[in-house]
Amino acid sequence: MTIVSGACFILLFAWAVARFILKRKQEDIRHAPGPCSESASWIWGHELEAFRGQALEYYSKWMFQFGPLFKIKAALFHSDIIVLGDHAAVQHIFADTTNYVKAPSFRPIVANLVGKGMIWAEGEEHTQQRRLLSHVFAPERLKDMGDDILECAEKFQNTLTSLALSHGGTVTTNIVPFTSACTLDIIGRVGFGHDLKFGQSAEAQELATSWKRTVNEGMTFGAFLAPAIIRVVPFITSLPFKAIQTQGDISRVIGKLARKIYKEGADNGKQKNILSILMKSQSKSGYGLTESQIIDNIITFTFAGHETTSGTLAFTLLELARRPEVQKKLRDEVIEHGGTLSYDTVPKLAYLDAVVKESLRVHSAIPRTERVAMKDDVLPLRTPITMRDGKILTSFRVRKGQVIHIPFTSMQTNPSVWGADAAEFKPERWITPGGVPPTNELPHGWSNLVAFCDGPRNCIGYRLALFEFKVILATLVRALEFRPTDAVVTTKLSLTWQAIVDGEAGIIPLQISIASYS
Ligand code: HEM
Repeated sequence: MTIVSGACFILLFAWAVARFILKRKQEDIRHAPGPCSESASWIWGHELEAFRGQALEYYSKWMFQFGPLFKIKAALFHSDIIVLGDHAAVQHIFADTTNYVKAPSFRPIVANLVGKGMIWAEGEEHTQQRRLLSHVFAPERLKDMGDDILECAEKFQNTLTSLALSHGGTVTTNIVPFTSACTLDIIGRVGFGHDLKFGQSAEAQELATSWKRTVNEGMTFGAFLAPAIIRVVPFITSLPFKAIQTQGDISRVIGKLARKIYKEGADNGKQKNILSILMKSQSKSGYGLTESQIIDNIITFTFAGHETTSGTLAFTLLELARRPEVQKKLRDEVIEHGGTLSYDTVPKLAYLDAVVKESLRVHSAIPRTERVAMKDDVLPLRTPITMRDGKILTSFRVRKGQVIHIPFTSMQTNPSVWGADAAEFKPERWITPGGVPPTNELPHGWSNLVAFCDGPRNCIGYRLALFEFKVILATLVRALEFRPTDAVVTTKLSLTWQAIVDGEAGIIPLQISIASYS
């Protein structure tokens, strides 16, 4: 080595060290508040504790304790995670889909679970798919879906009525398979023109079995471990973990159905639904999607479009069962309304609207999301945070690669914002003056909630979700009465927010009888 090259090497080394120190100094996360390191497991950080608790139990507790921005120790020595509930910062992140993306290392898991459709896509590919499908969910199109939705809701109600009658007027049953069958029927009909026969078709049954296996698998240690390993060593997505394999299983089952639907669509492209729009795009050169992209979007919409609404609906029925006065008030409103439930008439039911908003506040099916910063950035903060070194920050610097968890439900049930009864199901708060905190204290999103996320990647199906949710709920409470059982129902996060009874996911037992007035 010559003297010149040796000097260059030393300079380069010194520059790299100086840059590292400077960057470390710029990391606000170093002094961010959060649960203390001593309480974290040396290998699993705070993540395993949070995973083992009820859905978002720990995030909610920590958010109340440390404020709307805190850090937790990550598993397997990964750098600390920021947990974020500050409205301004969350809005900033969701608005910038270029610089805040879903974790790149998890894309293989998403692809394995629901294929490479809209949930998986990023950048231009996402924009193209989103542009193509956004008008399927426009209000004019939803009006046309009204008859199908009403028919599915009535089939649901008739099934429960027959079941109750065949048991002498009252039956105790797990409501989850029924809510799931109904919302699957709806997405099958309005999305793809395909009849899944209220959970009775072989495809619907195979899908239900696979989903049950998947969500139960999602609560095991393997399901915690696999993503933690993938985050640290992204290239090992082919590891033979059961959790990963089972997630592939649901994609295989829906994939089989998707190919059948695709073939039917190819035979008959007359209907105007998700499928026909995807198929029609194929003929537009340079704009359309490939056959595999279409099939993956059928999988994506089948998955995203039914277990979400189903889960929130099932929890709502449990809340109504536990609160007979709320259930009666809702029933009275629906009966008084009398007329057909359509896209134009459901908004007139104010109490129904309050019940649905409260359900999405407390029981959103997707209670949290994750983003990764693609470049160094500064997050604006609505609420200044006090750092461990005593400094007060009104903005927060994040480094490229920073993992950020955004727990929607913790934000929506934070007692510091919503008051002491924040976690309680109280639809009245939405119709009582001053019952909901002022808009400037709440997030930017549908009804000042983040249940449907926000920004260019918010839930594309939220109008359909709200419409079907209201129609099904109104149809059921009009004819049936729901009461709780002795079962202890807890919650877990496993793909979606799950109800757990005796360690098993997807169980909400309810006592159902014919409503006494009818
Ligand atoms: C109560 C019901 C629903 C809830 C709570 C819900 C919630 C959400 C949330 C929070 C996201 C953002 C996820 C993230 O970025 O991490 C999302 C995205 C999405 N949702 Fe929904 N959803 C519901 C119903 C539906 C329905 C009925 C459909 C379709 C028929 C649907 C289709 C989608 C799709 C395709 C995306 C991805 C959008 C994109 O990345 O651009 N969802 N949903």
